[in-house]
Amino acid sequence: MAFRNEPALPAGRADGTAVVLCNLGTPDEPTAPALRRYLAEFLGDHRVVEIPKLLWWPILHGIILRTRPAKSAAKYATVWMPEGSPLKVWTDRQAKLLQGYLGERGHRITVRYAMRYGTPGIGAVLDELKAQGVGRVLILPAYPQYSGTTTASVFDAVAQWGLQVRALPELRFVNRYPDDRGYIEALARSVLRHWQQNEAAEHLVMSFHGLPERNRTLGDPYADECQTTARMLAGRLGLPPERYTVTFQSRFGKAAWLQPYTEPTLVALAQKGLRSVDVVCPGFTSDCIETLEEINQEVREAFVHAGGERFSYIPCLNDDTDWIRALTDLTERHLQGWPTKAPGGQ
Ligand SMILES: C=CC1=C(C)c2cc3[nH]c(cc4nc(cc5[nH]c(cc1n2)c(C)c5CCC(=O)O)C(CCC(=O)O)=C4C)c(C)c3C=C
Ligand SMILES: [Fe+2]
Ligand SMILES: [Fe+2]
Repeated sequence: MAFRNEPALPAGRADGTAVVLCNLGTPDEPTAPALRRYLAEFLGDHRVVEIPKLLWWPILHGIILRTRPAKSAAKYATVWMPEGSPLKVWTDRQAKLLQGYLGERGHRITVRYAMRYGTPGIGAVLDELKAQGVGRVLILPAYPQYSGTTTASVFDAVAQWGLQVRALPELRFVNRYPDDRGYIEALARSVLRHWQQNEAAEHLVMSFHGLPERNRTLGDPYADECQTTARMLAGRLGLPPERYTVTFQSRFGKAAWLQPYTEPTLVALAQKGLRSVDVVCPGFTSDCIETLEEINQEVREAFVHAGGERFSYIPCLNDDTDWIRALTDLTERHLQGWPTKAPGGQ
């Protein structure tokens, strides 16, 4: 691969620092063509689907990308916000707020958000930052729990970009923060607030995005990290084990994924006589199709159909003040040693 031509910056010019908040990605519009583009990139990533390309390509291009886009587009349309896809709208707001909070603490830092699949892509954002004279970049994945399918894929995209760049910036990567004190505290306060505004349900379900069981057996630490977050959140809320359940949602394909699965668990709880449930999705830091449509529409309906009476969905952290403060603290810890403050500043 050839290196691209880059304008040379005078010595000392590439002195800026940036944080890139990276999230999964989302379609640009709730339409079948936009979903086809997005799903082709997402499901074509070998980190996400590990089936050998020779076997997977005919299934992906011959079956999935012919049938799924229209169905998914209809689901996205039900949660689309006036400004766009919820995942992008919230991630954009988080990046802007994080820049503001860091500024209040005296840091001169540019914060951008980027999407692993779709727009704005990680490479495009890094190009833009480099052109602005940024010489140090902290990559901050929006996933508290590490998985090869998500976190590592963000790092792949950064490495892929770097393959074409002659003068690389200094780079740092945040790997995981499932047990971060500020993150757990922000989650706990969001649940407590919900319980103040609506009576607490009999049971709390903590639903995380799923992963093929095979990935776990091959060493992906994601499942353990979800259990860590759940245990800490339950501890902070003072919930005994019988008052909460950890589940995994969004299974894709026929293979076994992490269990117990969210929807069958909620159906079984309702059939056993549970009448009210609160559902929180601690692994998703922004509301998105998986929480707003799958949990708050599909799973809600299944629970009620099975005899449940009150299903209460607790929104993701989104632009919550405690959460942005936690992100600011986390960022500050990872920036240590970089000259982000004006000389003589705070
Ligand atoms: C095919 C395998 C998939 C793996 C493995 C996977 C892991 C994984 N995903 C997230 C977070 C999100 N996933 C989202 C959507 C989504 N995920 C898959 C498949 C896998 N995910 C699909 C096919 C989709 C799209 C749904 C559809 O339209 O059909 C989202 C939401 C994106 C949005 O636009 O709102 C998030 C967030 C994690 C954390 C994870 C592994 C730990
Ligand atoms: Fe996913
Ligand atoms: Fe889903």
